[in-house]
Amino acid sequence: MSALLVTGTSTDVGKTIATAALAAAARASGASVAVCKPAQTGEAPGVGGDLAVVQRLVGVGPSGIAATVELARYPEPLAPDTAARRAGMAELTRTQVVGAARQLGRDHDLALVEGAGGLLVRLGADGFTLRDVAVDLGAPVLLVADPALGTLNHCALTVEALRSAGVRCAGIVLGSWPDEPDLAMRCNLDDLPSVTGVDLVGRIPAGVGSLDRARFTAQAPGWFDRAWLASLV
Ligand SMILES: Nc1ncnc2c1ncn2[C@@H]1O[C@H](COP(=O)(O)OP(=O)(O)OP(=O)(O)O)[C@@H](O)[C@H]1O
Ligand SMILES: C[C@H](N)[C@H](N)CCCCCC(=O)O
Ligand SMILES: [Mg+2]
Repeated sequence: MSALLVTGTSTDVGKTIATAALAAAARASGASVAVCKPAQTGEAPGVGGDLAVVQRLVGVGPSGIAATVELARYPEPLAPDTAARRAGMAELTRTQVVGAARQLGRDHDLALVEGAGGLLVRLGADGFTLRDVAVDLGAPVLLVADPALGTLNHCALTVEALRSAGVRCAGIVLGSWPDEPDLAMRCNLDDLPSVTGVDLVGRIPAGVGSLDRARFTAQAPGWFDRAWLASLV
């Protein structure tokens, strides 16, 4: 009965694939899982988007995700507040997002809430962010990071932004881990926990977004630290 917010060091780092993997891993342990994408941008109405990816990889229903909720969708691939303004559409409100996440957290063992882009991207009215949602819910935030050179700073900045608001970072997940990691990536396995003070709790292998559902759901639990996963649900 809890919410876990999912942010990234930026857009395109693998938040959605990591969210799908975590949903599959939680399902494998018998938990009921819901996934919420408050603000989808850059997709036409009713077509594609992050929840469609999660549904494709994990499935919806008795053996899959119990519920998926998208609160707003804007046409242009921009930050949600900008995309809403340019489209002349209603902006999301902090109350809407917090209310939806809280209800999903009540109704399911685990409610995963994926932001848009990085932590401080403005999701809607008055420039509220996923960090504000975490504060209101008292929920932790999982950070999905690029494994490559440059990520130490991005992760440290994000973790510092969370700490300054009294929000716990639940862990760092590497969004796309190559078969042959380079020197910086290999060093980051130790440097990321040391620099941020946050545990590395998962590594999503590169390419798994193309797996079929059976393989994705079978392999997903192995991409996370077992003890951390058990602590979630
Ligand atoms: N582990 C992976 N292996 C291969 N491709 C991946 C992996 N993770 C992500 N990708 C690909 O990288 C792209 C971005 O991934 P994803 O959509 O998960 O990013 P995101 O952080 O959720 O972006 P957004 O901010 O738009 O929500 C997608 O095309 C996705 O298929
Ligand atoms: C369009 C993209 N896929 C995301 N949905 C939105 C990313 C907003 C990033 C804003 C920024 O940090 O510059
Ligand atoms: Mg995404």
